[in-house]
Amino acid sequence: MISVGIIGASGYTGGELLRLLENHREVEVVSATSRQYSGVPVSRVHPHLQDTDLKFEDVGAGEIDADLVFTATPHGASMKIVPQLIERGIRVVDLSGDYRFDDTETYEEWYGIEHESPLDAVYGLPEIHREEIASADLVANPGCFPTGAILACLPLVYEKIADTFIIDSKTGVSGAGVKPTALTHYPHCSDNVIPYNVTGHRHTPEIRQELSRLNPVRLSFTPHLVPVTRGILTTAHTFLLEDLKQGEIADIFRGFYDGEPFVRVVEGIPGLSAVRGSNFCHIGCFDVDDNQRAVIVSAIDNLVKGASGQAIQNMNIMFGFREVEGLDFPGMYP
Ligand SMILES: NC(=O)C1=CN([C@@H]2O[C@H](COP(=O)(O)OP(=O)(O)OC[C@H]3O[C@@H](n4cnc5c(N)ncnc54)[C@H](OP(=O)(O)O)[C@@H]3O)[C@@H](O)[C@H]2O)C=CC1
Ligand SMILES: CC(=O)N[C@@H](CCC(=O)OP(=O)(O)O)C(=O)O
Repeated sequence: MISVGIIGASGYTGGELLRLLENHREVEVVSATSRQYSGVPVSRVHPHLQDTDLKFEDVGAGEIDADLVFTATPHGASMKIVPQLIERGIRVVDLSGDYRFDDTETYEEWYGIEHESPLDAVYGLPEIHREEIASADLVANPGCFPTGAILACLPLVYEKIADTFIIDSKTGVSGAGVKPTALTHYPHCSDNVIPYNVTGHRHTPEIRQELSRLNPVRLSFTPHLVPVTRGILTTAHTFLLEDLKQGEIADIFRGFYDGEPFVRVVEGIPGLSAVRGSNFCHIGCFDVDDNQRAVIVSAIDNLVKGASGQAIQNMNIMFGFREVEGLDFPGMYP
């Protein structure tokens, strides 16, 4: 049994960590922080969590005693919190973008802020970095779009069958966090599909970094906001470097992800509702046209495999628990 703290527990990914950890047999949540709800019962802010006695507390990184802390805080905030935890010997899974990049320059260029505390971290996509995650003190949990996009393209890159991708993703509104904005205001985003940051989204270099670990990859990434609460559906297009049929591509994906506990190669086209609430990534389609354009589709829940579920998967790997502990249940279709 380990003790766990959650900094930023009043937000959406913090709430999802609390929900998922209720069924984790190796973890006790000892601290859930919030500055605005200090002293308020967790169940008041997260109404689905009625069986916890936890109250939010406004404590900083210097006061939390735990074996591991999840920092479910915005980018820019995590870099002020994580170093103190690491100095105190507490292992950390950070859900923000602050520690995802190999080099500080790329972070500063795409996030537009100075990084005041770079640290060594392991990029927390278990399908690529499982061994390094196991011994890491700081795991940088991947972004939600990068999780779906990287998993949709990775087998083709590793098998040297493709090196250029056009990636088009549709995201649910919970990806924007608990605070409403003009983009996420109901009259604006309901009955609507809204492309945003069409060539400049900060997840572009993150996807490129991880897909280019073996061979350099060129890509374009465009997110769209759609009126659903949870989920990211990614459609990745590529012109294959080899003449392959749909069934052959599907076999490559099945072989590549064989044994992966949370990736499923599915018949037909994946849908958001099949993964909702779960840590699964469904991948499918694999259609190829006369020009050797292949289309791969992936579906994840942005708050689970795209954030808190993957963070728990990483914690399980770090502490030698069963990788699926607390996460081995299917989605909520329909
Ligand atoms: N939503 C998603 O689908 C995904 C989110 N992420 C990333 O995970 C992180 C959390 O996201 P999400 O839960 O959506 O965000 P939210 O905005 O919903 O929640 C973040 C919480 O962090 C707390 N917080 C904000 N600033 C600070 C600070 N300076 N110090 C301490 N606590 C702070 C706030 O609580 P309070 O004000 O009460 O203290 C807030 O409720 C972000 O970095 C986000 O980019 C990653 C993948 C997917
Ligand atoms: C709908 C919506 O706004 N989505 C967010 C997803 C960001 C996210 O959650 O990822 P990071 O941890 O990298 O910030 C966005 O596009 O910025």
